[in-house]
Amino acid sequence: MYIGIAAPSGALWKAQRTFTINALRHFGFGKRNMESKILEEVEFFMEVLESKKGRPVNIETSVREAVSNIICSIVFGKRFNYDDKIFQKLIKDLEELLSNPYLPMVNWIPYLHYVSYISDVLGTQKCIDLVKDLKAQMANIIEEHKRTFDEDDLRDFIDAYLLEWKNHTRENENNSQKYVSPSEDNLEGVVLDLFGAGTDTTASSILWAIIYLVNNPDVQEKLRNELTEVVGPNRQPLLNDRNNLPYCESVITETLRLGNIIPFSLPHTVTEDFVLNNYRIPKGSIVIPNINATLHEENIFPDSNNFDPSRYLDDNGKLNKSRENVMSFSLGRRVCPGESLARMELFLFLTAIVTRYKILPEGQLPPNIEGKLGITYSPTPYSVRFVDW
Ligand code: HEM
Repeated sequence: MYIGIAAPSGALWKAQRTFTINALRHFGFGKRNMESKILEEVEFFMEVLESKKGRPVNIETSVREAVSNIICSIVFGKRFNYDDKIFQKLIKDLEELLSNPYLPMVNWIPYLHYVSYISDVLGTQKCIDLVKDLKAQMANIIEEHKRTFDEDDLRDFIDAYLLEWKNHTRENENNSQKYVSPSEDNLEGVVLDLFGAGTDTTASSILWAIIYLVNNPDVQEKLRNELTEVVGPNRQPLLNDRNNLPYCESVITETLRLGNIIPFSLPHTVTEDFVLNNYRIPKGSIVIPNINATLHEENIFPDSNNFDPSRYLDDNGKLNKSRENVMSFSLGRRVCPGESLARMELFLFLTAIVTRYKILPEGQLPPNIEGKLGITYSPTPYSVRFVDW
Protein backbone atom coordinates (compact mmCIF):
# COMPACT_ATOMS: atom_id res chain seq x y z
CA MET A 1 0.00 0.00 0.00
CA TYR A 2 1.21 3.55 -0.81
CA ILE A 3 0.81 6.02 2.06
CA GLY A 4 3.72 8.50 2.09
CA ILE A 5 3.31 11.98 3.61
CA ALA A 6 1.12 13.83 1.13
CA ALA A 7 -1.71 11.25 0.94
CA PRO A 8 -2.70 10.40 4.56
CA SER A 9 -4.69 12.55 6.96
CA GLY A 10 -5.36 12.61 10.72
CA ALA A 11 -2.98 11.08 13.25
CA LEU A 12 -0.97 9.12 10.68
CA TRP A 13 -0.26 12.23 8.59
CA LYS A 14 0.65 14.22 11.70
CA ALA A 15 3.11 11.57 12.87
CA GLN A 16 4.70 11.25 9.42
CA ARG A 17 4.96 14.99 8.87
CA THR A 18 6.32 15.83 12.35
CA PHE A 19 8.93 13.12 12.17
CA THR A 20 9.87 13.98 8.56
CA ILE A 21 10.34 17.69 9.22
CA ASN A 22 12.44 17.06 12.35
CA ALA A 23 14.61 14.48 10.61
CA LEU A 24 15.11 16.66 7.53
CA ARG A 25 16.14 19.55 9.78
CA HIS A 26 18.62 17.30 11.52
CA PHE A 27 20.27 16.62 8.15
CA GLY A 28 20.59 20.29 7.31
CA PHE A 29 17.21 21.09 5.77
CA GLY A 30 16.47 24.80 5.87
CA LYS A 31 19.83 25.53 7.49
CA ARG A 32 22.80 27.40 6.15
CA ASN A 33 24.92 24.25 5.82
CA MET A 34 22.57 23.18 3.01
CA GLU A 35 24.28 25.89 1.01
CA SER A 36 27.49 23.93 0.50
CA LYS A 37 25.54 20.84 -0.67
CA ILE A 38 23.62 22.92 -3.19
CA LEU A 39 26.75 24.74 -4.37
CA GLU A 40 28.53 21.44 -4.95
CA GLU A 41 25.71 20.44 -7.28
CA VAL A 42 25.63 23.87 -8.93
CA GLU A 43 29.27 23.30 -9.86
CA PHE A 44 28.53 19.94 -11.53
CA PHE A 45 25.65 21.54 -13.38
CA MET A 46 27.76 24.47 -14.58
CA GLU A 47 30.25 21.95 -16.02
CA VAL A 48 27.42 20.62 -18.20
CA LEU A 49 26.68 24.13 -19.51
CA GLU A 50 30.39 24.78 -20.01
CA SER A 51 30.73 21.63 -22.12
CA LYS A 52 28.09 22.92 -24.57
CA LYS A 53 30.25 25.93 -25.52
CA GLY A 54 27.30 28.17 -26.39
CA ARG A 55 25.57 25.61 -28.63
CA PRO A 56 21.78 25.12 -28.26
CA VAL A 57 20.98 22.73 -25.43
CA ASN A 58 17.88 21.25 -23.86
CA ILE A 59 18.85 21.32 -20.19
CA GLU A 60 15.68 19.71 -18.82
CA THR A 61 17.27 16.41 -17.80
CA SER A 62 20.42 18.04 -16.42
CA VAL A 63 18.36 20.43 -14.28
CA ARG A 64 16.21 17.58 -12.97
CA GLU A 65 19.28 15.49 -12.14
CA ALA A 66 21.11 18.36 -10.44
CA VAL A 67 18.12 19.35 -8.30
CA SER A 68 17.31 15.74 -7.51
CA ASN A 69 20.82 15.09 -6.26
CA ILE A 70 20.27 17.61 -3.46
CA ILE A 71 17.27 15.81 -1.99
CA CYS A 72 19.03 12.46 -2.71
CA SER A 73 22.01 13.52 -0.64
CA ILE A 74 19.73 14.31 2.33
CA VAL A 75 17.43 11.30 2.00
CA PHE A 76 19.71 8.59 0.53
CA GLY A 77 23.00 10.00 1.85
CA LYS A 78 24.56 10.28 -1.60
CA ARG A 79 24.51 12.05 -4.91
CA PHE A 80 24.59 10.21 -8.24
CA ASN A 81 26.73 10.83 -11.29
CA TYR A 82 24.61 12.20 -14.12
CA ASP A 83 25.46 9.19 -16.30
CA ASP A 84 24.45 6.65 -13.62
CA LYS A 85 21.90 4.35 -15.30
CA ILE A 86 19.90 3.73 -12.09
CA PHE A 87 19.62 7.46 -11.47
CA GLN A 88 18.66 8.17 -15.08
CA LYS A 89 15.86 5.61 -14.83
CA LEU A 90 14.58 7.12 -11.56
CA ILE A 91 14.42 10.58 -13.12
CA LYS A 92 12.79 9.31 -16.32
CA ASP A 93 10.14 7.24 -14.47
CA LEU A 94 9.31 10.18 -12.20
CA GLU A 95 8.97 12.58 -15.11
CA GLU A 96 6.71 10.14 -16.98
CA LEU A 97 4.53 9.65 -13.91
CA LEU A 98 4.10 13.32 -13.03
CA SER A 99 3.52 14.49 -16.59
CA ASN A 100 0.49 12.26 -17.21
CA PRO A 101 -2.16 14.90 -18.14
CA TYR A 102 -5.05 12.82 -16.75
CA LEU A 103 -3.52 12.18 -13.32
CA PRO A 104 -4.92 15.34 -11.65
CA MET A 105 -8.40 14.39 -12.87
CA VAL A 106 -8.05 10.86 -11.51
CA ASN A 107 -6.94 12.32 -8.16
CA TRP A 108 -9.98 14.59 -8.04
CA ILE A 109 -12.51 12.01 -9.25
CA PRO A 110 -11.24 8.69 -7.87
CA TYR A 111 -14.05 6.72 -9.63
CA LEU A 112 -12.11 7.30 -12.85
CA HIS A 113 -9.76 4.55 -11.66
CA TYR A 114 -12.45 2.08 -12.74
CA VAL A 115 -12.08 3.24 -16.36
CA SER A 116 -8.68 1.56 -16.38
CA TYR A 117 -10.43 -1.83 -15.93
CA ILE A 118 -11.97 -1.35 -19.38
CA SER A 119 -9.15 0.43 -21.16
CA ASP A 120 -6.08 2.41 -20.14
CA VAL A 121 -7.07 5.50 -22.14
CA LEU A 122 -6.20 7.72 -19.16
CA GLY A 123 -2.83 6.04 -18.66
CA THR A 124 -3.67 5.29 -15.01
CA GLN A 125 -2.57 1.66 -15.24
CA LYS A 126 0.73 2.89 -16.65
CA CYS A 127 0.99 5.27 -13.66
CA ILE A 128 0.28 2.46 -11.20
CA ASP A 129 3.06 0.43 -12.86
CA LEU A 130 5.43 3.41 -12.67
CA VAL A 131 4.70 3.91 -8.95
CA LYS A 132 5.33 0.19 -8.34
CA ASP A 133 8.58 0.45 -10.22
CA LEU A 134 9.70 3.59 -8.38
CA LYS A 135 8.77 2.00 -5.04
CA ALA A 136 10.82 -1.06 -5.93
CA GLN A 137 13.79 1.21 -6.64
CA MET A 138 13.27 2.95 -3.26
CA ALA A 139 13.03 -0.49 -1.60
CA ASN A 140 16.46 -1.43 -3.02
CA ILE A 141 18.02 1.70 -1.57
CA ILE A 142 16.31 1.07 1.81
CA GLU A 143 17.48 -2.58 1.85
CA GLU A 144 21.06 -1.43 1.33
CA HIS A 145 20.63 0.96 4.29
CA LYS A 146 19.30 -1.84 6.49
CA ARG A 147 22.29 -4.01 5.66
CA THR A 148 24.75 -1.29 6.69
CA PHE A 149 22.67 0.39 9.44
CA ASP A 150 24.54 1.60 12.53
CA GLU A 151 22.39 3.44 15.04
CA ASP A 152 25.41 5.31 16.40
CA ASP A 153 26.25 6.71 12.98
CA LEU A 154 23.13 8.01 11.23
CA ARG A 155 24.03 8.93 7.67
CA ASP A 156 20.80 10.31 6.26
CA PHE A 157 16.99 10.52 6.45
CA ILE A 158 16.50 6.79 5.81
CA ASP A 159 18.76 5.86 8.73
CA ALA A 160 16.93 8.33 10.99
CA TYR A 161 13.61 6.79 9.99
CA LEU A 162 14.89 3.25 10.61
CA LEU A 163 16.05 4.27 14.09
CA GLU A 164 12.75 5.99 14.90
CA TRP A 165 10.85 2.92 13.85
CA LYS A 166 13.11 0.67 15.92
CA ASN A 167 12.69 2.86 19.01
CA HIS A 168 8.92 2.92 18.66
CA THR A 169 8.82 -0.83 18.26
CA ARG A 170 10.86 -1.23 21.47
CA GLU A 171 8.64 1.24 23.34
CA ASN A 172 5.42 -0.32 22.07
CA GLU A 173 6.56 -3.76 23.23
CA ASN A 174 6.71 -2.34 26.80
CA ASN A 175 3.64 -0.19 26.50
CA SER A 176 0.09 -1.50 26.15
CA GLN A 177 -1.13 1.90 24.86
CA LYS A 178 0.07 1.86 21.25
CA TYR A 179 0.36 5.15 19.35
CA VAL A 180 0.76 6.08 15.72
CA SER A 181 4.40 6.24 14.68
CA PRO A 182 6.40 6.16 11.49
CA SER A 183 6.12 2.53 10.41
CA GLU A 184 8.58 0.59 8.32
CA ASP A 185 5.82 -0.20 5.80
CA ASN A 186 5.50 3.45 5.02
CA LEU A 187 9.18 4.24 4.58
CA GLU A 188 9.14 3.55 0.83
CA GLY A 189 6.16 5.92 0.41
CA VAL A 190 7.74 8.72 2.46
CA VAL A 191 11.05 8.42 0.64
CA LEU A 192 9.33 8.39 -2.73
CA ASP A 193 7.25 11.48 -1.79
CA LEU A 194 10.39 13.37 -0.78
CA PHE A 195 12.28 12.27 -3.87
CA GLY A 196 9.37 13.25 -6.17
CA ALA A 197 8.43 16.51 -4.45
CA GLY A 198 12.07 17.52 -4.04
CA THR A 199 12.95 16.87 -7.68
CA ASP A 200 10.21 17.87 -10.03
CA THR A 201 8.95 21.07 -8.39
CA THR A 202 12.16 23.05 -8.08
CA ALA A 203 13.52 21.73 -11.38
CA SER A 204 10.39 22.93 -13.21
CA SER A 205 10.68 26.32 -11.50
CA ILE A 206 14.29 26.72 -12.68
CA LEU A 207 13.23 25.73 -16.21
CA TRP A 208 10.44 28.35 -16.06
CA ALA A 209 12.86 31.01 -14.83
CA ILE A 210 15.09 30.40 -17.86
CA ILE A 211 12.13 30.65 -20.26
CA TYR A 212 11.04 33.95 -18.72
CA LEU A 213 14.57 35.39 -18.84
CA VAL A 214 14.95 34.51 -22.52
CA ASN A 215 11.52 35.95 -23.30
CA ASN A 216 12.32 39.13 -21.34
CA PRO A 217 15.90 40.18 -22.20
CA ASP A 218 15.44 43.49 -20.32
CA VAL A 219 14.73 41.57 -17.09
CA GLN A 220 17.76 39.35 -17.72
CA GLU A 221 19.95 42.41 -18.24
CA LYS A 222 18.66 44.08 -15.07
CA LEU A 223 19.21 40.94 -13.03
CA ARG A 224 22.76 40.54 -14.32
CA ASN A 225 23.45 44.24 -13.57
CA GLU A 226 22.25 43.86 -10.01
CA LEU A 227 24.44 40.75 -9.55
CA THR A 228 27.55 42.39 -10.93
CA GLU A 229 27.01 45.62 -8.96
CA VAL A 230 26.33 43.91 -5.63
CA VAL A 231 28.39 40.72 -5.84
CA GLY A 232 30.81 41.37 -8.68
CA PRO A 233 31.17 39.58 -12.02
CA ASN A 234 33.47 36.76 -10.90
CA ARG A 235 32.10 35.42 -7.64
CA GLN A 236 29.26 32.94 -7.14
CA PRO A 237 26.47 34.75 -5.22
CA LEU A 238 25.84 33.23 -1.78
CA LEU A 239 22.80 33.10 0.48
CA ASN A 240 24.29 35.94 2.55
CA ASP A 241 23.95 38.19 -0.52
CA ARG A 242 20.24 37.54 -0.83
CA ASN A 243 19.09 40.49 1.29
CA ASN A 244 21.06 42.84 -0.94
CA LEU A 245 19.54 41.51 -4.16
CA PRO A 246 15.89 42.64 -4.16
CA TYR A 247 15.53 42.45 -7.95
CA CYS A 248 16.78 38.86 -7.93
CA GLU A 249 14.28 37.96 -5.17
CA SER A 250 11.56 39.57 -7.26
CA VAL A 251 12.52 37.54 -10.35
CA ILE A 252 12.27 34.35 -8.26
CA THR A 253 8.91 35.36 -6.78
CA GLU A 254 7.52 36.27 -10.20
CA THR A 255 8.73 32.90 -11.56
CA LEU A 256 6.94 31.09 -8.73
CA ARG A 257 3.78 33.09 -9.46
CA LEU A 258 3.63 32.86 -13.25
CA GLY A 259 5.32 29.43 -13.51
CA ASN A 260 2.62 28.30 -11.10
CA ILE A 261 3.86 24.74 -11.04
CA ILE A 262 1.16 23.28 -8.74
CA PRO A 263 -1.88 25.25 -9.93
CA PHE A 264 -4.40 23.20 -7.97
CA SER A 265 -2.24 22.35 -4.96
CA LEU A 266 -3.06 18.85 -3.69
CA PRO A 267 -6.64 17.67 -3.08
CA HIS A 268 -7.76 17.99 0.56
CA THR A 269 -10.60 16.18 2.35
CA VAL A 270 -13.04 18.10 4.53
CA THR A 271 -12.99 16.66 8.06
CA GLU A 272 -16.20 18.34 9.30
CA ASP A 273 -19.39 19.74 7.71
CA PHE A 274 -19.12 23.47 7.16
CA VAL A 275 -20.75 26.34 5.28
CA LEU A 276 -18.84 28.74 3.04
CA ASN A 277 -20.57 31.60 1.21
CA ASN A 278 -23.91 29.81 1.67
CA TYR A 279 -22.61 26.55 0.21
CA ARG A 280 -22.81 23.55 2.51
CA ILE A 281 -19.67 21.44 2.21
CA PRO A 282 -20.25 18.04 3.81
CA LYS A 283 -17.63 16.11 5.73
CA GLY A 284 -15.68 13.79 3.42
CA SER A 285 -15.88 16.11 0.35
CA ILE A 286 -12.76 16.48 -1.73
CA VAL A 287 -11.73 20.14 -2.02
CA ILE A 288 -9.38 21.35 -4.76
CA PRO A 289 -7.62 24.60 -3.80
CA ASN A 290 -7.39 26.85 -6.85
CA ILE A 291 -3.92 28.36 -6.29
CA ASN A 292 -3.92 29.35 -9.96
CA ALA A 293 -6.77 31.82 -9.38
CA THR A 294 -5.00 33.47 -6.44
CA LEU A 295 -1.81 33.90 -8.50
CA HIS A 296 -3.76 35.63 -11.27
CA GLU A 297 -5.89 37.87 -9.01
CA GLU A 298 -5.95 41.06 -11.10
CA ASN A 299 -6.58 43.33 -8.09
CA ILE A 300 -3.32 42.19 -6.56
CA PHE A 301 -1.29 41.35 -9.68
CA PRO A 302 -2.42 43.76 -12.43
CA ASP A 303 -1.78 42.50 -15.97
CA SER A 304 -1.25 39.15 -14.31
CA ASN A 305 -0.17 37.24 -17.46
CA ASN A 306 2.81 39.54 -17.81
CA PHE A 307 6.19 38.56 -16.30
CA ASP A 308 6.95 41.68 -14.28
CA PRO A 309 9.31 41.37 -11.29
CA SER A 310 9.06 45.12 -10.62
CA ARG A 311 5.58 44.57 -9.15
CA TYR A 312 7.30 43.46 -5.92
CA LEU A 313 9.47 46.59 -5.60
CA ASP A 314 8.66 50.01 -4.18
CA ASP A 315 9.86 53.33 -5.65
CA ASN A 316 13.21 52.94 -3.89
CA GLY A 317 13.82 49.51 -5.39
CA LYS A 318 13.13 47.78 -2.04
CA LEU A 319 10.88 44.72 -1.70
CA ASN A 320 7.26 45.59 -0.93
CA LYS A 321 4.66 43.44 0.82
CA SER A 322 2.86 42.18 -2.29
CA ARG A 323 5.12 39.14 -2.65
CA GLU A 324 3.47 37.73 0.50
CA ASN A 325 0.38 37.18 -1.67
CA VAL A 326 2.21 34.67 -3.86
CA MET A 327 0.93 31.41 -2.37
CA SER A 328 2.74 28.93 -4.59
CA PHE A 329 3.63 26.78 -1.57
CA SER A 330 0.01 26.79 -0.30
CA LEU A 331 -1.05 27.76 3.22
CA GLY A 332 -2.00 26.32 6.58
CA ARG A 333 -1.05 23.12 8.33
CA ARG A 334 -0.22 21.29 5.11
CA VAL A 335 1.88 24.09 3.66
CA CYS A 336 4.82 22.75 1.63
CA PRO A 337 7.62 21.76 4.03
CA GLY A 338 10.20 22.17 1.23
CA GLU A 339 9.76 25.92 0.70
CA SER A 340 13.01 27.11 2.26
CA LEU A 341 15.06 24.44 0.43
CA ALA A 342 13.33 25.25 -2.87
CA ARG A 343 14.03 28.98 -2.45
CA MET A 344 17.70 28.36 -1.67
CA GLU A 345 18.05 26.11 -4.73
CA LEU A 346 16.31 28.58 -7.01
CA PHE A 347 18.52 31.41 -5.81
CA LEU A 348 21.85 29.56 -6.04
CA PHE A 349 21.21 27.92 -9.43
CA LEU A 350 19.75 30.99 -11.08
CA THR A 351 22.38 33.42 -9.86
CA ALA A 352 25.21 31.05 -10.86
CA ILE A 353 23.80 30.80 -14.39
CA VAL A 354 23.10 34.52 -14.88
CA THR A 355 26.41 35.66 -13.39
CA ARG A 356 28.27 33.53 -15.90
CA TYR A 357 26.06 33.37 -19.00
CA LYS A 358 23.76 35.38 -21.16
CA ILE A 359 20.84 33.10 -22.04
CA LEU A 360 19.71 33.38 -25.66
CA PRO A 361 17.03 31.66 -27.75
CA GLU A 362 18.03 28.71 -29.94
CA GLY A 363 16.97 30.53 -33.13
CA GLN A 364 14.89 33.61 -33.87
CA LEU A 365 12.09 32.84 -31.45
CA PRO A 366 12.26 32.47 -27.65
CA PRO A 367 10.87 29.27 -26.05
CA ASN A 368 7.13 28.78 -25.76
CA ILE A 369 5.61 30.05 -22.52
CA GLU A 370 2.74 27.53 -22.71
CA GLY A 371 3.40 24.61 -20.39
CA LYS A 372 1.96 21.11 -19.98
CA LEU A 373 -0.25 20.15 -17.07
CA GLY A 374 0.27 16.88 -15.23
CA ILE A 375 0.50 16.68 -11.43
CA THR A 376 2.74 19.70 -11.92
CA TYR A 377 2.64 22.38 -14.61
CA SER A 378 5.99 22.17 -16.37
CA PRO A 379 7.45 23.85 -19.47
CA THR A 380 7.22 22.16 -22.85
CA PRO A 381 10.72 20.98 -23.89
CA TYR A 382 12.94 23.75 -25.27
CA SER A 383 16.55 24.51 -26.17
CA VAL A 384 18.48 27.71 -25.47
CA ARG A 385 22.10 28.89 -25.69
CA PHE A 386 24.32 29.84 -22.75
CA VAL A 387 26.88 32.34 -24.00
CA ASP A 388 29.65 34.04 -21.97
CA TRP A 389 28.79 37.70 -21.20
C1 HEM B 1 9.18 25.47 -6.20
C2 HEM B 1 9.14 24.39 -5.46
C3 HEM B 1 7.92 23.85 -4.74
C4 HEM B 1 6.61 24.24 -4.80
C5 HEM B 1 5.97 25.36 -5.63
C6 HEM B 1 5.86 23.36 -3.90
C7 HEM B 1 4.50 23.44 -3.67
C8 HEM B 1 3.79 22.57 -2.86
C9 HEM B 1 2.36 22.62 -2.69
C10 HEM B 1 1.40 23.61 -3.35
C11 HEM B 1 2.03 21.60 -1.84
C12 HEM B 1 0.62 21.21 -1.38
C13 HEM B 1 0.30 21.84 -0.03
C14 HEM B 1 -1.10 21.54 0.43
O1 HEM B 1 -1.50 20.37 0.42
O2 HEM B 1 -1.81 22.47 0.78
C15 HEM B 1 3.26 20.90 -1.48
C16 HEM B 1 3.31 19.82 -0.63
C17 HEM B 1 4.48 19.17 -0.30
N1 HEM B 1 5.76 19.51 -0.71
FE1 HEM B 1 6.28 21.05 -1.91
N2 HEM B 1 6.74 22.49 -3.32
C18 HEM B 1 8.00 22.75 -3.79
C19 HEM B 1 9.19 22.13 -3.42
C20 HEM B 1 9.28 21.10 -2.51
C21 HEM B 1 10.53 20.51 -2.08
C22 HEM B 1 11.93 20.93 -2.54
C23 HEM B 1 10.19 19.51 -1.22
C24 HEM B 1 11.23 18.65 -0.55
C25 HEM B 1 11.10 17.95 0.45
C26 HEM B 1 8.73 19.48 -1.08
C27 HEM B 1 8.01 18.59 -0.30
C28 HEM B 1 6.63 18.60 -0.16
C29 HEM B 1 5.89 17.63 0.64
C30 HEM B 1 6.49 16.45 1.41
C31 HEM B 1 4.53 17.99 0.56
C32 HEM B 1 3.35 17.31 1.26
C33 HEM B 1 3.11 18.00 2.60
C34 HEM B 1 1.93 17.44 3.41
O3 HEM B 1 0.98 16.91 2.83
O4 HEM B 1 1.98 17.58 4.64
N3 HEM B 1 8.22 20.46 -1.88
N4 HEM B 1 4.32 21.53 -2.10
